[in-house]
Amino acid sequence: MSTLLIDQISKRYEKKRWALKDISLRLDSGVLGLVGPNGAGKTTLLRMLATLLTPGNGTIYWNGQDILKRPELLRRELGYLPQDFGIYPQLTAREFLTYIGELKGLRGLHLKRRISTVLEQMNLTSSANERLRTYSGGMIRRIGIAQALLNDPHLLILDEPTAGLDPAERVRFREIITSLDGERLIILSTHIITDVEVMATEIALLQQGQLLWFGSTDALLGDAQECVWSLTLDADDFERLRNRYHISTVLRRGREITLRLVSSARPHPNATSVEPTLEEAYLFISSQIPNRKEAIPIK
Ligand SMILES: Nc1ncnc2c1ncn2[C@@H]1O[C@H](COP(=O)(O)OP(=O)(O)OP(=O)(O)O)[C@@H](O)[C@H]1O
Repeated sequence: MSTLLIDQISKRYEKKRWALKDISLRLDSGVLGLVGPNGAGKTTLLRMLATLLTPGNGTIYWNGQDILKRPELLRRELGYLPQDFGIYPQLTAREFLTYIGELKGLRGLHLKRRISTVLEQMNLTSSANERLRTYSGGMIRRIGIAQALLNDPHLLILDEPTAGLDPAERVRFREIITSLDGERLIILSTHIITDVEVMATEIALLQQGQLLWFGSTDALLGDAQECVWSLTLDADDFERLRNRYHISTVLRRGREITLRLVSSARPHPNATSVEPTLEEAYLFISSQIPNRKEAIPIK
């Protein structure tokens, strides 16, 4: 089993703002869903774990080894799909994977076998000899994951892997991730809570560069118990409530409105407590700290 230990890392790109502040996490095998609003620091953290960016403070250990001092120890075992993954449109999928595989130090028959395996895993075998310029957005995403899997990595980092996928591609992608071996650590960032619900064993919430919450998806649901409410009211009452609470769903029938909202206290005498969805639990936890627009200013 592999272990990734993130020890109090911080980063600022500009003098006056933290992009990440004192992040500590211990991760073993499984799938971690990294979620948070735009600018929360997800890509910054993932690029550090992929040894492409150095933290200002703190250390990252992979199986007990400091990867800031010896990045090559992790790189050998790393697969990375960056957010801005680029391809060479004139190459076929097989040529592209051969090129990336050789960059990763794979050779000969072993490389050929790995290419066949990842093409099969990504359901791309039948299009392996077509040029990448003919691929759909979903197929490009799958080629991105295929190249990340080539070296059979123990740490797989996927930055917004489902962005731009249509619903059918997204379902297929979730199946692929859940079918990957349980012995590796997979970290994926996403804005889509359902992705986390289906794929992740643990979830980390980043907000304004800080780790707001970390634990299992069940624990997140547990923390939002008695904090999600269902309520039916008329349009005037709705107008009074809507700016005071985080509303998760609204169903209108004429002037009658049924809604669900998150709140630590009963928001209305007629409100009844309901089981939270993971999205509502996320909304609830995120609403627990003041919503500043920018990363945390340095005092
Ligand atoms: N190269 C850079 N130079 C300056 N500031 C940066 C740079 N990259 C990121 N930032 C800032 O650091 C903070 C964190 O950005 P980051 O891209 O890590 O967030 P994110 O959670 O991945 O966002 P998104 O969901 O939009 O991809 C933001 O305030 C962002 O503006």
